[in-house]
Amino acid sequence: MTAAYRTQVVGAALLDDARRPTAFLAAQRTYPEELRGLWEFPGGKQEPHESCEQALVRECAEELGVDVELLTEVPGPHAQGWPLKDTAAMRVWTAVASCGEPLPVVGEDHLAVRWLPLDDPAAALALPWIPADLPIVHALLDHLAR
Ligand SMILES: Nc1nc2c([nH]c(=O)n2[C@H]2C[C@H](O)[C@@H](COP(=O)(O)OP(=O)(O)OP(=O)(O)O)O2)c(=O)[nH]1
Repeated sequence: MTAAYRTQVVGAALLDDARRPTAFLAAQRTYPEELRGLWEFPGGKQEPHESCEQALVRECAEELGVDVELLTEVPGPHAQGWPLKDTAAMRVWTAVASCGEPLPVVGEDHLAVRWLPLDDPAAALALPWIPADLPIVHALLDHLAR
């Protein structure tokens, strides 16, 4: 089957706790220039040899230095997830650090990471997100409120 979106991106909504989450992690991009300073879900592009889930675990280890366990997908409107642009879509999973408290490190991909409290959706939504991510943040907050 041919994919509708040529580039499959995967993103993680890293939670502070699996059973009683109080916050999720957002990351501020360093590159490319047009996205610098905007906030996103840590993640990246799926490589040909891996599943989306494998790609996301790899990206979290590379970008944040955190081994993650994926929890549930935040389903988007398309089988490939959430459209980002004509050629790319992103699947998003909630996740937690595999061993205890996640202490993400800020690597080359990010200027900063920030825990966003789930009980203050307005503050989370007020960050300058990559515009395509805003519906995903809304859906995540709904997903976790259930
Ligand atoms: N990781 C991530 N990428 C996003 C989000 N929203 C969004 O539009 N994107 C876009 C930005 C990029 O064009 C693309 C993902 O590329 P990336 O640069 O994060 O992927 P990568 O780490 O595999 O990149 P690279 O090796 O090619 O530099 O998806 C998001 O929330 N997280």
